[in-house]
Amino acid sequence: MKIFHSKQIPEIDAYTIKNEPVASIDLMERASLKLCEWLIERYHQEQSFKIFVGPGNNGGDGLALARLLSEANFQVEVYLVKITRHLSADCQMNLDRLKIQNSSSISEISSLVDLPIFSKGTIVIDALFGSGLSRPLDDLVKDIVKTINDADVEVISIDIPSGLFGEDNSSNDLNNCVHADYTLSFEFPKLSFLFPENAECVGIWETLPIGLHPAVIEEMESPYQLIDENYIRSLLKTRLRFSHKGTYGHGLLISGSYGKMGAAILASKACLRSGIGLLSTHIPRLGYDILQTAVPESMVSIDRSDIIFTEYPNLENFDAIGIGPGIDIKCNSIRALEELLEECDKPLVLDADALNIIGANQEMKKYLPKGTILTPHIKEFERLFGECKGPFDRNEKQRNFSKKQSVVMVLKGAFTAITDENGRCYFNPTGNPGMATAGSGDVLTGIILSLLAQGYSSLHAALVGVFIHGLAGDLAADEYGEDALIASDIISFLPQAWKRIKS
Ligand SMILES: NC(=O)C1=CN([C@@H]2O[C@H](COP(=O)(O)OP(=O)(O)OC[C@H]3O[C@@H](n4cnc5c(N)ncnc54)[C@H](O)[C@@H]3O)[C@@H](O)[C@H]2O)[C@@H](O)CC1
Ligand SMILES: [K+]
Repeated sequence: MKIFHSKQIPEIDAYTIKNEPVASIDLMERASLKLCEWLIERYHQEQSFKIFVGPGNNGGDGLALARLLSEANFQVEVYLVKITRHLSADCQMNLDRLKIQNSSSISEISSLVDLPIFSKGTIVIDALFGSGLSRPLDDLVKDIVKTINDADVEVISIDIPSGLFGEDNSSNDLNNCVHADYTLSFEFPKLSFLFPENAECVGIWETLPIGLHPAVIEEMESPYQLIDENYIRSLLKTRLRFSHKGTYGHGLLISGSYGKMGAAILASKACLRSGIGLLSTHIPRLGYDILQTAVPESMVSIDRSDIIFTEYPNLENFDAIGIGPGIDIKCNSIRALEELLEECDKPLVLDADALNIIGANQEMKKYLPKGTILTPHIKEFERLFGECKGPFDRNEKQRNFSKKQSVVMVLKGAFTAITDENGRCYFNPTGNPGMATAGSGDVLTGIILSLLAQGYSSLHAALVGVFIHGLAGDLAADEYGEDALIASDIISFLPQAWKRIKS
């Protein structure tokens, strides 16, 4: 699903209005019907709603919703926030329609004393501002928002929490934005919903289809998209009847050090559980017995050092290389990584300490071979690129670096962001907070290495790897819950995840 900039939304609306064709007021009615259906499905009729309405079309949605909920016999109170005398045409029309219906109370709020008492159990619908917000909220609205946020009520935002911008919120104070429990967005999520920093405002978000014209959605360009299961399925290779282990590649995983052999085990197992033909795991000498016992399917390549990574085997024998989980950041490892980056012409995935080494030795960035996959979490990302002004700035830096260096970057977290050499950004929907646990990233590196060795392009290996990793984590969380989830559980559920996505 493409994610559009707030500035593109009016163009998509206008195209739909002209070419479907549908009157703008009827498009608003359609959107409000979807909202109403969503609410009716979840709430009993004794539920009362307080709807806060602003001057634009977001307010218009709120007013149309008030009428529809009243028709469905819900108790509705509308609070029209008077910041301007002028309402948008569709907002005004819905205000008139609501007055004619005459079944819900309509109050005007021109100062805080006009605000109602919020009794427990009330549901607040936030229809103050939507995607047309062009500057941070003025004082009166800010105070109203603060009162709503402080009240012990459930808050549902229409389209976007009021005060939040769809993209960049770096100059916005999130305390002045509505903190919604649910955000119901029309057709597409906003980019800002996918950034962890905004989660306290957005709450749980859902998209409601409102029938925007498919031709304009298809044609309009956007660098952002949210991937889904069908898209991932379309990228998968099939295993051939007459294939042998050589068909699926030989991977080299450089991983582990004294006290961190678990990383090598997790990454190796995940790699083998994701379809690779052959795997060699390069480890320091002390890890030999550990790895041979824990992962008998992997061959072992032994470093001259007992405890760290200082050298690597002949790269010609391998189809893809993964490096980083648990290698530590000692001086000899830095040198060995430097050499490897300069020499390597094989598909490569870099994680964890390999990224930390580059973060501490910035000149190494320029040696990254084209097509390399880097998989930082936010902290590792900041070690690579310095502090960011906020998540939008971070995403811009990620896209720009991918483009400039022709690399694929995987910024891990909720809605992991994957950027490619064209500056496109793909957000992944699978995964859960249970996966924020030691070793989870090592598992991802193993999966991605496996896909690279099987001949997937860097972008596809990253997309499929991230999706399947999250899916296995979701299946594991269904079985064990999020709190008890450990990285080995993600590996245990890889078979189910692969079966599901290949079916
Ligand atoms: N395709 C869609 O997504 C549809 C969107 N609709 C609704 O339309 C909304 C967008 O409507 P609008 O463009 O009218 O935008 P808003 O309802 O967000 O209102 C913007 C209005 O407020 C003014 N304004 C902006 N920032 C302000 C601030 N900080 N303080 C005071 N005034 C401010 C603007 O000049 C504009 O007049 C969406 O969020 C959605 O709720 C629906 O009605 C139907 C279809
Ligand atoms: K809103």
